[in-house]
Amino acid sequence: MPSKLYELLTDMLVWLLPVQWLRNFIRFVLYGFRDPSRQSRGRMRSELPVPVSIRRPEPNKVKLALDIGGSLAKLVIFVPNDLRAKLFPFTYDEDSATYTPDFSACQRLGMADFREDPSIEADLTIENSEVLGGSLYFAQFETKSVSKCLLFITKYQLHRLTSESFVDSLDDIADSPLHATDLEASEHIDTLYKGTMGPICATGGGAFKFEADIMSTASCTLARCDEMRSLITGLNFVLRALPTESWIYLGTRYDREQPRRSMPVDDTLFPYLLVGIGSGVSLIRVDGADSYRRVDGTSLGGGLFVGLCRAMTQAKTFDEMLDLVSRGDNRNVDMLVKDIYGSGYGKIGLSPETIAASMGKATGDSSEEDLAKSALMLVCLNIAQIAYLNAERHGVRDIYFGGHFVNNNDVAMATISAGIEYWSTGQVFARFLRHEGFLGAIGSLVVPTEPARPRGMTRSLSQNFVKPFPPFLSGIDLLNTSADVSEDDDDSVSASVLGSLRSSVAKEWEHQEE
Ligand SMILES: Nc1ncnc2c1ncn2[C@@H]1O[C@H](COP(=O)(O)OP(=O)(O)O)[C@@H](O)[C@H]1O
Ligand SMILES: CC(C)(COP(=O)(O)O)[C@@H](O)C(=O)NCCC(=O)O
Repeated sequence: MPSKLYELLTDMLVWLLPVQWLRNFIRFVLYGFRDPSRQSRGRMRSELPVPVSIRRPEPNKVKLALDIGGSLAKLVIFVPNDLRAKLFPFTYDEDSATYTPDFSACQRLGMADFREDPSIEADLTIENSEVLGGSLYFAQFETKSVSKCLLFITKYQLHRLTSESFVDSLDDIADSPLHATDLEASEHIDTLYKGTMGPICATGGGAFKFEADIMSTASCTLARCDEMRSLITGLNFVLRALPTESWIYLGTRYDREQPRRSMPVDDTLFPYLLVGIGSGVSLIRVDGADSYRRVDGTSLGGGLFVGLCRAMTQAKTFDEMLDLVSRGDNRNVDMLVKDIYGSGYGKIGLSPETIAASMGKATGDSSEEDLAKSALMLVCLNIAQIAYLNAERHGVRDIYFGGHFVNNNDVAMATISAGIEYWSTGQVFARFLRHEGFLGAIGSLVVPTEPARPRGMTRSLSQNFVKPFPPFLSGIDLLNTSADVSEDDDDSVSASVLGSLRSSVAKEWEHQEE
């Protein structure tokens, strides 16, 4: 090597090494081993694993969890493995190698097998899992008829199964005489189920709004859990406990039949962004099992799609709306770049087919199918764009999309995937989840419970004003909101200093999650 070049290189090393060390030292002081810049780029198995403990539901107890949101009430039932055989007795026929439910035993227990109920999402069921130490069953109901959900609980005596004395009395029940009618059986069971019913875990707005209804119908108490905390706990739980929970869409076409690729999660799970698409949308940056922050939100979510469809089409149910979507072509109602330019606008990277203005060509004669498809796509593309911008802003590369809006909604998943791929120029994949609509309910089941608070506001303002808007935008009178805060809350709200409200809320939120 020529000596001049050698000298130059050694000079550079002498200057660069201390800089590099200093930078590493500062990073270490700031982040320890969890330097986000290392974790968010190029995940390799060789990187330091971030330990996440899987909190299992308590053994030997049936547990119920409710997540009641703006549109849907989600119910999750956990049955521990050792109780399952007692609860769902069967006889095994060796010749045919089949299990037949033991109906007389069921009748003695005064219950039917809830797993057969049409409200149970059979394809999501997890039976006899060793990792979970039990089985998980999932059911959903519309929030506007939340009474159906409560009826389901009482019809199958699920609330009783949470009773602490239940396990002890199970054998007595199985030995007791067969009753002629369900009523007789039920009355007999009444005498056996002593003790207090275990609390039902509850999250979502409905855990506040319907608290009294739930408690009086199921004669139980509620163990309420914050919605954001439940979501994150649920997602961390399913990602760690169920290896095939997460997957990505391959390809970017908006066809129904899309290939999927399962994405097992490795130890470098964090940081990631969860985009929960329910009635509205929450974006939460997650840095660890109990470390997260809601960084953004938008009211343009699943509720908007349903509302637009109700207003523009005859469809009544969500399935009918998706059926319209599957037959629609948004290009008939969306104004495309080529409709404006006659071709693409290559200079700024817009292809002829790019949507220039959603519904920009819609008229009174547009078909319901085309309008529904356009409505779905505009909601999805807007969410994908906000998600990408937040991922960029927070230096996060993994984005999970949850919420019931994407459940079995192929066009939504394909559109979100395409949007993320488009804005990230192929650098980021949208990740989807098998139990996407039940994250909150699962989370409230496994999170350590906190006592129920009086109805109204929670202790922390941040749970209610996580992203304050100027009053004229949100329609909220900030001056009056302090009146809603329960008395033990020391937060004070000053409408005149919106900026300080914003930062104090952000600080409190971060503090609370520590
Ligand atoms: N059967 C259904 N009925 C109503 N909305 C549904 C249904 N299935 C999916 N959705 C969509 O899911 C959204 C609700 O998602 P979810 O995660 O349950 O939110 P929330 O907690 O606000 O109820 C609805 O706004 C709608 O777009
Ligand atoms: C208020 C909510 C957290 C309630 O959750 P949901 O029932 O929609 O699942 C959600 O609707 C939301 O985050 N809305 C967006 C509010 C915003 O603009 O940030």
